[in-house]
Amino acid sequence: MARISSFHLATVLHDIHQRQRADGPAAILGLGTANPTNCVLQDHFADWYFHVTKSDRLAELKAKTKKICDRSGIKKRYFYHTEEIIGGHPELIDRTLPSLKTRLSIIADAAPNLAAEAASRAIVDWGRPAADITDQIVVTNSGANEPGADLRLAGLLGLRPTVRRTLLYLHGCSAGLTALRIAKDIAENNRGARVLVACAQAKILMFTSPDVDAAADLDKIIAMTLFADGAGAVIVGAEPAASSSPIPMERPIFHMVSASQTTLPGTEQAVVMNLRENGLVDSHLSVEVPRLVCGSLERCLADSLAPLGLVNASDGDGGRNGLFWAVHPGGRAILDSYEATLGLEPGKLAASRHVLSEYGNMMGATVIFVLDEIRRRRRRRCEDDAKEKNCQWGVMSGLGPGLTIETIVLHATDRQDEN
Ligand SMILES: CC(C)(COP(=O)(O)OP(=O)(O)OC[C@H]1O[C@@H](n2cnc3c(N)ncnc32)[C@H](O)[C@@H]1OP(=O)(O)O)[C@@H](O)C(=O)NCCC(=O)NCCSC(=O)CC(=O)O
Repeated sequence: MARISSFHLATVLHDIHQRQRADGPAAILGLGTANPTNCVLQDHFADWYFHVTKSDRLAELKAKTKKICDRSGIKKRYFYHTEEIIGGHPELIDRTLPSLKTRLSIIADAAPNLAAEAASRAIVDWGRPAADITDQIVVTNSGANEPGADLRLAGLLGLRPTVRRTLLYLHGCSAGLTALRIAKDIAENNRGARVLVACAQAKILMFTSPDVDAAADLDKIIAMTLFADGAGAVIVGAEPAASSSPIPMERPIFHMVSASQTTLPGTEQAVVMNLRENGLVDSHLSVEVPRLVCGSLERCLADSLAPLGLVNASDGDGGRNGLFWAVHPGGRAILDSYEATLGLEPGKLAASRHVLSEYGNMMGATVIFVLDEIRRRRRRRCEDDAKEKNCQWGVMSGLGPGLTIETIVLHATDRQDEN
């Protein structure tokens, strides 16, 4: 190969770089969700939980669990684990016994199977064959195996052996947004890339029996009353194929405008998940989380939105009610904090509250359910939704260990309004 001058080298490298990059922003091109079949109504949860963990003698704690369920904003949740699975493995409810091996072997199937169901729906929604996927990001708090859920999922979907795989374990609830942020970068920096993001949550890893000393350990009960199982998947790509293209036409649902992450100083111990011999039960969820969110949310959003010039900061509400909101419903009190801190009108978090109510907190997968619900609401011909449909620009926001706030600014396309 001929030697080139340093002046030309810079031009050549720049040209190669430009040719590799896509022209235009990444977009969500398909969406799908899935849940396991075991559905437990929140009104019955305390009875079910204390029964399957053989803890009915803890009457006071059971009453408190009922009270927390009543205040949770949740109607029902789905679990991969059933009374039969728990009954067949006494180590899952005996805190003195090691149970990590049992838990990992149960979720080795659960996480990829749930992810595959959601991903298959996202691929149908996208309209192109699975073999056109170039990159795959799998996110799960349910696993610690290698080869892991990513390889199993690639096999279940029949992806090409050249697919570039990324696997994120134990990222907590912000993981759905983390994966979407990475997918956006991959799609925008690799022309033609089509990225499958699949988030699957099976909480058997953190399922635990109530502790006799649970008064000092109430956050474990809170985790039992909030978290649930489910999977969400999206296809992300830039430069969607047009109708004139030889490949099937692609129709963006949301453009991904910008993505950012903020870590809140001094909050490292607020949400903690450590894998131990008896699962993810060495965890902590601070009662302070809703308040800590309040303290930092405004600054964090201003940092994300101001450079884009999309909202008029001089509006009384900072332009925030002119946006649509896809907030990870970490808990009812978290959504209340967002609403109060940002001065959001009632109904702005309706999609998040609906998902919390129908499914609970499925960690990283939840925010994909929220996006799907926003799309459903934008499609409905209902007067209540008319004002919301006028909001073209929106914010996805999710909270995770760190404490970390992930933010993605979105633009909703017309595809939402089709029937
Ligand atoms: C759990 C709730 C539904 C309870 O509703 P209310 O707060 O309105 O009800 P309440 O005030 O009567 O509280 C009921 C009892 O629970 C206690 N309580 C509440 N939160 C607690 C916590 N984190 N740890 C220990 N105790 C807690 C209260 O002190 C009270 O105890 P007493 O009766 O003794 O006074 C709500 O607080 C909530 O949604 N909290 C947010 C949960 C959260 O942090 N989610 C983030 C998940 S993490 C996430 O999404 C990110 C990630 O994991 O990565």
